[in-house]
Amino acid sequence: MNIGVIGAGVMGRGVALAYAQYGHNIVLVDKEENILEDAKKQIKTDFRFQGMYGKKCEDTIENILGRITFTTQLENVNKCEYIIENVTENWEIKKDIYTQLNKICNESTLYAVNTSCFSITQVGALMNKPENVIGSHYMNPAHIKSTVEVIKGYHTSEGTIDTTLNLLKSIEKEGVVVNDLPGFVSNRVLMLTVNEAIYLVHEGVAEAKDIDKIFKQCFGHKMGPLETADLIGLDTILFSVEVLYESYCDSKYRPCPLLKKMVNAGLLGRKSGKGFYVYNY
Ligand SMILES: NC(=O)c1ccc[n+]([C@@H]2O[C@H](COP(=O)([O-])OP(=O)(O)OC[C@H]3O[C@@H](n4cnc5c(N)ncnc54)[C@H](O)[C@@H]3O)[C@@H](O)[C@H]2O)c1
Repeated sequence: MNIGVIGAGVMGRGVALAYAQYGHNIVLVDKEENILEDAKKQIKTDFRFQGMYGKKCEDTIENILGRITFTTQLENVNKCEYIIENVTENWEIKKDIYTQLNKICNESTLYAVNTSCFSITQVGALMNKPENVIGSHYMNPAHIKSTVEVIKGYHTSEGTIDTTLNLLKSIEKEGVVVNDLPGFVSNRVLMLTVNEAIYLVHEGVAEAKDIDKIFKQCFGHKMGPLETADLIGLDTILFSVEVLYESYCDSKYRPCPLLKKMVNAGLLGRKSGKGFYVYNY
């Protein structure tokens, strides 16, 4: 299928690799050439190391990259039948993209919103055909993780759900369909846990490594909440907690001041080289 992948950050480049290595043609869009250059380098690295996570592919990276068109022009997705949007978790940015897509794409184009927390129904309301809009919440790293949370908006059609599940099957992923409320299943629970773990550091209850050790060694989790926060990106965590706070008007989602401070200081986790841990690449 011809798939437009918008946003070439942590998620977009993983989604592009996930589909391109199964033969799909990708138009990968971001706003600057240097971001696309970084994405291309990261896709090469991710492909090289995916075997360590049990992911096998017989194809070459040259062939896979040959199926990805890197572009800064959103109009270049006009021939894509399916769009997966992965831009920053910010309503104004997402809204602007969907408003443009409404004009660029066909009536039959389907839109998969890769968001941590925004309501899929709210995104659907921006579109001429809200029945063509669905949530597909890929897990990080998107080319490795086998399961995707698929969110049915108020107007999402059965056809859009079927196409999405079949497309996921074509790249050996399973979609789990849930109904739409901000944060869905995964992030209503995960973001609260991560934010509360940051409060533990903020209040001096324990250090990051000990909090993570408790989750890993006592509960058998593969990663602790603060390692997870660094993997996701602390900016994305903050945006997500803010979306939940505004959506539910519930103080339990108030973002920890330490999270805000770290984001303001540029400590974004793995993507900036430092968060709760230091990463030397
Ligand atoms: N990081 C995670 O673990 C994770 C997991 C699941 C879903 N998500 C969601 O996926 C989306 C992307 O998150 P991310 O972690 O990849 O963020 P990111 O900051 O790594 O990447 C976002 C990308 O969007 C691009 N962008 C911004 N405005 C744009 C525009 N107008 N046109 C084209 N590109 C534009 C940015 O340049 C950036 O490269 C967010 O909605 C996030 O909530 C993130």
